[in-house]
Amino acid sequence: MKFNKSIFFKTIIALTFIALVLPVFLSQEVQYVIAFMGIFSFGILHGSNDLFVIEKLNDKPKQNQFIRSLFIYLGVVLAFVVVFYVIPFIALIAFVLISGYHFGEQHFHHKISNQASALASLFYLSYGLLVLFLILYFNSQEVILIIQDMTGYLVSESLLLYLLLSSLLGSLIFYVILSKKNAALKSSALRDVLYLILFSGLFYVSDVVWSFAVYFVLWHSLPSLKDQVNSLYGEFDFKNFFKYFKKAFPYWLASIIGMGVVVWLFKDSKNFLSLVFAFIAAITFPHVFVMRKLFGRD
Ligand SMILES: CC1=C(/C=C/C(C)=C/C=C/C(C)=C/C=C/C=C(C)/C=C/C=C(C)/C=C/C2=C(C)CCCC2(C)C)C(C)(C)CCC1
Repeated sequence: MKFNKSIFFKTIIALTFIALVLPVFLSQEVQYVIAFMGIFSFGILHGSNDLFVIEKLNDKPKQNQFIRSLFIYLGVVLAFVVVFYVIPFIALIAFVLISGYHFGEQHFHHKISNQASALASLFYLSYGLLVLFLILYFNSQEVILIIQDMTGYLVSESLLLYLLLSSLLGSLIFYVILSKKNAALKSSALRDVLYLILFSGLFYVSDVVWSFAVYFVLWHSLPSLKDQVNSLYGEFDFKNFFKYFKKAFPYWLASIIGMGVVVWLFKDSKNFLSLVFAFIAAITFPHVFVMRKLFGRD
């Protein structure tokens, strides 16, 4: 079965509305189970085929290219783990910045013609940070505790608010400049404002885990999976998704086992949520570079 682009996004919007009202009916435990199932399945899966994406992007693959990419990928993950261990606050800032860029790029890459321009990068960064700081600010009490557990630093609610307002301002400025040359961006203005209102409502009524999971799975991972399947196999349908899943499965499983080991090793000294975010942070870095290469090519 083929997925038409508009049905795909209509389904995501409908699921977001359902996610907005579900917290009223579900206990926090049930919400956690659904949220982590989403993060550990589609969320982790959307990065699990990175090595094949790199392979596909290389015009002239060198000998042993796959093994080289595997070692570089693992090296970046391990380097981030070391940085996180030694200077956790700096590592967290880097993680938030790179995540902001990555979320913004996923949301807008198909509406901007010059992917390599600095303005496009600044716009992706400020829009992604805007969404992230909406999550962080509307759930500030939980977020402050998680950041303290991860880094030892106590950030204030007013800092989260300043960062939210700065990213809003940045998004507006870069949006106005870029929309002059990108008609698709200009014509989606109203839709994008409505999405932001929908996200704000969702993040306001939900806790941090539900807010993050709904955005990360529905608005980031599923569209990214669709883009990757399109780029690897030419079309996004069940058959090609299954091919993607089969190739990605060993890496997905390795990450789930890796996360299990991290949680088990540090279970007595760290909170579960901090460990999950720290693990996601480590695998985020190489993934963001692979996706940047993919979108640059599209
Ligand atoms: C291939 C490969 C592999 C795999 C990989 C993977 C699986 C990947 C994935 C990837 C991914 C899966 C990515 C993701 C991304 C994500 C993101 C980007 C996120 C972000 C987030 C944030 C930023 C957060 C924030 C916060 C909150 C929300 C609350 C609290 C506080 C904080 C701040 C933490 C391995 C390693 C096995 C091996 C080698 C090869």
